[in-house]
Amino acid sequence: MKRSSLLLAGGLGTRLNGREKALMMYQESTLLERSLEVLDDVSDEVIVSLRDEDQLQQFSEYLDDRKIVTDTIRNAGPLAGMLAGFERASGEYVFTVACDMPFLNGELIDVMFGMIGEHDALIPISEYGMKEPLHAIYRRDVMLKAIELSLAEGNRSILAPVSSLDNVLYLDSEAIRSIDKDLKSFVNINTPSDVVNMDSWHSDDL
Ligand SMILES: Nc1nc2c(ncn2[C@@H]2O[C@H](COP(=O)(O)OP(=O)(O)OP(=O)(O)O)[C@@H](O)[C@H]2O)c(=O)[nH]1
Repeated sequence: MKRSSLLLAGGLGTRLNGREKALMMYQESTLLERSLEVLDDVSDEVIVSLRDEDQLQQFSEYLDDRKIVTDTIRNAGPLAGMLAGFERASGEYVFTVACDMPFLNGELIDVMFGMIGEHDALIPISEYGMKEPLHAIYRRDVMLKAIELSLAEGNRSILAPVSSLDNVLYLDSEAIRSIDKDLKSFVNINTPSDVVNMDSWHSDDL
């Protein structure tokens, strides 16, 4: 099975005053570089989703000749990035992840690819029973149709297409802890205080 990964990086970062989250630094690398390093290791194909040509210009020095998609529907959130990315992806399954997760764990993603089987999606559950649809694997063709339908109905929530899938496997947090004991994979950076907290983590903790 060919493994595709899609890194969603087209958000506006409004809670961080428009800061480009993918270009934030952690330990001398951008979050973009950190994520791509992990994804390159566990995937046959990596696609980066950006919102538009202006953002592409801004990111060009980090992207070399990578596969890039830009949104065909503007300002519609992560589902727009998934739409463009899933149209481009050539794998049957696509690991889809936000660019604001600094502590991705390649072993966990590898295990997830190994578990997907014939399911339509594999979605981890983190603390407090929270679903993690932006750190999940989707069957490309089925999810693409579900995204198109949700967007056509004007529903931009990522959980809208997920709820229409028949055959979703959820990965519970206790199973995940055997690989990622503190569930750091799901830490994501949305606000100025998240940035401060990120800087206070040491690599030994990871
Ligand atoms: N391609 C694309 N990606 C998006 C879009 N909106 C959000 N994303 C990505 O989806 C992931 C989750 O985004 P959010 O945290 O919900 O939104 P954000 O724009 O990054 O931040 P806020 O504006 O503060 O909500 C991030 O990796 C974003 O880069 C979009 O319109 N297009």
